[in-house]
Amino acid sequence: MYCEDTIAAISTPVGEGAISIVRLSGPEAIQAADRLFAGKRTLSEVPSHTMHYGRIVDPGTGRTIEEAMVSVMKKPKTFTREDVVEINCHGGLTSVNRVLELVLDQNVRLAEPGEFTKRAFLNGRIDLSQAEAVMDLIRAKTDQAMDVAIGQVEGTLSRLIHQLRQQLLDILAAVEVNIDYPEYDDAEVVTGRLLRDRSIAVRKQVDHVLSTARQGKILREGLSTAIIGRPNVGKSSLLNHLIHENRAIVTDVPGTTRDIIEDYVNIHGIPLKLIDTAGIRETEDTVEKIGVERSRTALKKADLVLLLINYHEELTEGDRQLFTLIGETPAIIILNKTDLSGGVSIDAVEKLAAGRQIVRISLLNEQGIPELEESIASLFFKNGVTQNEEAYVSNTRHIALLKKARSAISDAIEAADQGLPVDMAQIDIKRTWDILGEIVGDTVSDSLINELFSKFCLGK
Ligand SMILES: Nc1nc2c(c(=O)[nH]1)N(C=O)[C@@H](CNc1ccc(C(=O)N[C@@H](CCC(=O)O)C(=O)O)cc1)CN2
Ligand SMILES: Nc1nc2c(ncn2[C@@H]2O[C@H](COP(=O)(O)OP(=O)(O)OP(=O)(O)O)[C@@H](O)[C@H]2O)c(=O)[nH]1
Ligand SMILES: [Mg+2]
Repeated sequence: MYCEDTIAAISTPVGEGAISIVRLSGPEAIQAADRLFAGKRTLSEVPSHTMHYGRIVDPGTGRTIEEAMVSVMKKPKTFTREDVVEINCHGGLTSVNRVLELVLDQNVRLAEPGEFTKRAFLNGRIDLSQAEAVMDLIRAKTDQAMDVAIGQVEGTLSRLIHQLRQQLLDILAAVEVNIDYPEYDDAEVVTGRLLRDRSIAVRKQVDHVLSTARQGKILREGLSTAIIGRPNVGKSSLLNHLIHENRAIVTDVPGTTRDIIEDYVNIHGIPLKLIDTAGIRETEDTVEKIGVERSRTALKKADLVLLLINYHEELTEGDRQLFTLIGETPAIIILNKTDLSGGVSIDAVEKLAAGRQIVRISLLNEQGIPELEESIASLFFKNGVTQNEEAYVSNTRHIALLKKARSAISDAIEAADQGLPVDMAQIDIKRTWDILGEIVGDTVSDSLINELFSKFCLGK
């Protein structure tokens, strides 16, 4: 076992609730709890993984301070792989804090943020990527993000990384054998080719998992979605409809929205960060001008653009400019106000849309909104997210390391291509192995480990 101290923390959210849990972990967890526990049996004698009713008594004064249910879990089959005790108290801040204070008087110290999970990692129950996924699980905003995180807690990404590292070791071993026992005169050439082919196979798998990164990032952070369009086309009305709330001010005065308004909404499991912007036009109004500038900035940062066009009016020069402005960003063209007579040239819009989806809606009559939501979802997840057991990568640290590994293995491939001595490529392959090891925490520094875990919640 790696850790000596016994630690404790409140593992439930701070605030009022039905039950709050003080969790202890470490060699003295059971004895410490026993000193405070008054029940039918002493905790050190109960079977592991059982729960017991009793009172929590201040050993100093003999006064009962809580009525509790206490779980006893003996190592190694526990969350931390150490002895774990969980004291289930009545909800509310005072009681659980008093219990924690008493626990901390029993030669137990307060856990650092993430320290329970860190111990699970240090004691080998989970690897680093799984520990990070525990954190993602807590922060997941949608069902899909949750599924990805659960998959990683269960080790889908870890398994892939371990397989890739094994393949790299196999390459190194094969190369060694060929070098030590050259059966042919052209051993060097044969070895170079083997190394190259197998490295390419590894790179292909790295590329594949990296290709899931975009979806992963969207699931984690939400899709930054800018609603843009000329003044008065109905941008704020659209925001309000999508979030089912009258958040943004809607009037018939063009130039109503001056500042950026943001809100989160969940569309078919995809978290969108909707950004309502000021209608983009040339203006002399100082405030509106700033708003328009902000719209342009939001547009640049957007993952998705919802471009609104007024169905009732002819296309203006302003509309045309917006199509140029969105550039390569994924976009959906929305014709709004279809309750009014058609004034826009559909042909012209189709030409400008250049293959992008065009959706007709009337926010006044509440028509076309489900179809719009469908388009948004299909644009990003054509086949759904969680249909398979595939490894997804969504963590920025993991993505950066995978890119670094890709570049290292590419160096090996290039060296082989150029016919350089095999030991050059061997170094690159070893380096790739190291980099991938950082993802699962095999080849990672203590300071990085401390930094990663310190970002966790207290009590996790
Ligand atoms: N009360 C309580 N609920 C909780 C947690 C907890 O710590 N306490 N968890 C905290 O996040 C989550 C559950 N996660 C856990 C993960 C592994 C083990 C565990 O004991 N694993 C052992 C043995 C498993 C077994 O019996 O088969 C192991 O992997 O060796 C426990 C909880 C969510 N719910
Ligand atoms: N007839 C009709 N009117 C609509 C529709 N959608 C919005 N409007 C009206 O159009 C006007 C402008 O709507 P807003 O949502 O404020 O437009 P905006 O694009 O946010 O405008 P700015 O903030 O000024 O850029 C309001 O009077 C809305 O009621 C629609 O589908 N049909
Ligand atoms: Mg507006």
